[in-house]
Amino acid sequence: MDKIVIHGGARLQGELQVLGAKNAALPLQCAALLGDGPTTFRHVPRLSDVQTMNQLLVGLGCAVEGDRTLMIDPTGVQDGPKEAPYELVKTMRASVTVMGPLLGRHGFARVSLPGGCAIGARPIDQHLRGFEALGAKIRMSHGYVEVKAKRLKGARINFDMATVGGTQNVMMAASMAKGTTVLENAAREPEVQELAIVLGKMGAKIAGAGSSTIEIEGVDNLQGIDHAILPDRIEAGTFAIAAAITGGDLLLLDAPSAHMHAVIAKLEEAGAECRVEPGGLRVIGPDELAPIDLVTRPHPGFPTDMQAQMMVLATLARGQSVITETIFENRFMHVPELCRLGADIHVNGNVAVIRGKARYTGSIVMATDLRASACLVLAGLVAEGKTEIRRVYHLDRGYETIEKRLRKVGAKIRRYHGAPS
Ligand SMILES: CC(=O)N[C@H]1[C@@H](OP(=O)(O)OP(=O)(O)OC[C@H]2O[C@@H](n3ccc(=O)[nH]c3=O)[C@H](O)[C@@H]2O)O[C@H](CO)[C@@H](O)[C@@H]1O
Ligand SMILES: C=C(OP(=O)(O)O)C(=O)O
Repeated sequence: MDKIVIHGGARLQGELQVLGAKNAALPLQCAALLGDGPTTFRHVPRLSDVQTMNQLLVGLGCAVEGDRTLMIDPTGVQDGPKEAPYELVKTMRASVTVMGPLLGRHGFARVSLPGGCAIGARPIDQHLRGFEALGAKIRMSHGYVEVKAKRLKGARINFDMATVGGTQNVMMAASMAKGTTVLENAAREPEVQELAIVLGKMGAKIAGAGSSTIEIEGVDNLQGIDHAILPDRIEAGTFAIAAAITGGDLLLLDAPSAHMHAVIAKLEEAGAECRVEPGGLRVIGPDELAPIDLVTRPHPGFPTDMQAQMMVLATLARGQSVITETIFENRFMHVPELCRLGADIHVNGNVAVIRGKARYTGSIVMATDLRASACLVLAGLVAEGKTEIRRVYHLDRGYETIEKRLRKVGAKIRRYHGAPS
C-alpha cells in the first residue's frame, strides 16, 4: 500500500491545473450506456473511481478505450449481463448509477445493494422510489436489487431530500421513458446540470436542470457524442485551501468559480484573497486566518465534500469556529486524526467546535475516506516536521497524482510505494 510523506512549512506558489470532476465523470460514464453508438469524453481525470467505473462498464459489455480521452462503446451491452456486482459496488457507491440507464434503455438492471460506507448509511430508497414511480418493478434478493420494466412511463416524482445520485439515476431512466417526467426537489449540483447537458447533446429533452424542478420528455433513442468534462470544483476548493493556509499564492487554472460561491465566500471570510482571473481562480493566503462558521447544505450551499478540508483551515484560525454537517451522519472521521496532529476539536452530534490556533506537529495518520485524506494532506502541509499519511488509496479515488502537482508549486511531498497499512 502506498503512503504519502509531507515535510510541512512550505509556502505554495504558482499555477495548478484543475482537472475534470470525478463526480461529473462517473455519471457521464454511465450515461454513455444510453447511446446508440460510442461516446467520447475529454479531460477525464485519471482516478481509481473512473477506472472502477470502466471495469463495471466492460463487465456490462461495453468496449472502453483510452483514459484522458475516453471512448465508451455500449453496443455490446444488449447481450451483456446488466449487473453491477458486489465487488465493484462495495469499492465505489457511484456504481449504482448504472441502474437508471440500464433500466431506461434495456428494461432491466441487477445491482448489488451498496450498504453503509465510512461517511454514513447512504441508502438508495429515493432512486428506487423514482424507478417505481416510472413503472418499474423492484425486487430485492441475495443482497441485490433488481429493477425491471417493459417500457417506463413518465411520472411526477417528489424526492424526500435533494439527492444527487438519485436525481441523476432517475433522470437517465426517464430520458428514455414514454411521456413526460417531472422531478421535484431535485438536486441542483453542477454535476446534475452537467449530466443534463450531456443527455441533451445525446438527444434527450430535459429542461430545468440546476433548479429544483427538472422536466424530462422521454425519447425513443439517444446518440453517442463527444464531450469535455467539467473541471472539479472540489479539487479546486481543496487547492484553494492549500494556498490560504500556507500563506501562498496559487492560480487555479480553469477552476469553475461560478460553481464555487459558497467555498469562495468562506475563504474570503477567513481572510484569503480570491480573484477570478481570465485563466482561473487566484487565491492568496492572509498573514492570519479568521475563524469561520459553516453549515453543509445541498448546492448552492456549502458542499459536504469540502467540509473536512475547510475544517483544517478553521483549526489554523485565531479564535473559535463551528462547523455543522447536515448531509452525512458520520462525516467527522478526520477529527481524531487532526487532533493527533495538534488540533483542538470537540464534536457533539453533527456539530464540531474548533478552537484555534493549532500548531500542528507531524505524525503518522490514517486516511479513512476520500475528503478525510485530503484534509490530512492539508494539515501535513502546515505541520512542523514529517507527516506520514497511510491508506492513500482513498485519496487516489478523487485526486490525480496530488503529490506531483503540489510538489510543482513548492510542497515537500512524496509518495512511497508499498508502505504498511
Ligand atoms: C459520486 C458523487 O457524485 N458523489 C457525491 C454525491 O453522492 P450521493 O449522490 O450518494 O449523495 P446524495 O445527494 O444522494 O445524498 C444526500 C443525502 O441523501 C441521503 N439519501 C440519498 C439517496 C437516497 O435514496 N436516500 C437517502 O437517504 C444520503 O444518505 C445523504 O444523507 O452527492 C454527495 C452530496 O453532495 C457528495 O458528497 C458525493 O461526493
Ligand atoms: C463522498 C464522495 O464521493 P462518493 O459519493 O463517490 O463516495 C466525495 O467525492 O467526497
